[in-house]
Amino acid sequence: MSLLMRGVTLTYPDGASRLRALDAVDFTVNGGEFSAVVGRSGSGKSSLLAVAGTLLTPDEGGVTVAGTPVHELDDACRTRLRRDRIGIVFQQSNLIAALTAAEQLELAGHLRGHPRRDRARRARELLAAVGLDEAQQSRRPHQLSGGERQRVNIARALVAEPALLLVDEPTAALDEERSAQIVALLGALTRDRGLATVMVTHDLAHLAAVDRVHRMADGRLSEVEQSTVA
Ligand SMILES: Nc1ncnc2c1ncn2[C@@H]1O[C@H](COP(=O)(O)OP(=O)(O)OP(=O)(O)O)[C@@H](O)[C@H]1O
Repeated sequence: MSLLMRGVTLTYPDGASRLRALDAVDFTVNGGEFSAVVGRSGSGKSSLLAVAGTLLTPDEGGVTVAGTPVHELDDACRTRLRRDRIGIVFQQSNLIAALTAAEQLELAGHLRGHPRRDRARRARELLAAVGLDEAQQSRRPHQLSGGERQRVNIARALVAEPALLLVDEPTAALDEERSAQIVALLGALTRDRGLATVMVTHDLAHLAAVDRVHRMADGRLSEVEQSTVA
């Protein structure tokens, strides 16, 4: 079980009271499984990703990532777990303007203490795995299309060989064809690398490509039949 959430409740301050963004959420994602989370704006999807990514600590409930109960870790160990076992693709691409695609990944490897030779080899291997050829690997973000930039983001999230991949709205800025390609890519990476992948999306067009669909409504998560949403 790469992600296990049990009875997770998260609240935010809301005037004199508190807003319940996650309400007793149970969620399991196994290695090799591609799970989508859909739901209206404000329903709690980003909060779910933030708790699964150990960026926020829930008020109640337990989160286990790659077999490690997160609540038992001190801050330093939680940071290490996030760095080494969790890949996060944020909605806002935060690629560095001055670096080529390969250098973005090499930097991510450097920050994790990977040896120099391994960094370059792994950058090439991952960028090829997301469908970028050598010429594209040498381009800077402004020389790449939106879809290509998203591929770099995904490849960079895999530098640490994570067990859990969290992806926030990966198709938000893409046209129909590129959206389908990115979702298909995430599915292939999930299967080939045994990742537990959670994709938050507003886009109901490509749900046939995922293994399971969950719907978030007012902080409550429930699994839904794919055919009823796709
Ligand atoms: N830092 C915060 N402080 C207070 N309330 C917050 C905070 N972050 C989110 N909320 C509230 O918590 C609820 C869930 O928000 P969340 O961002 O998780 O929803 P979402 O489904 O991801 O929405 P969207 O699709 O618009 O990103 C919303 O009512 C939101 O206004």
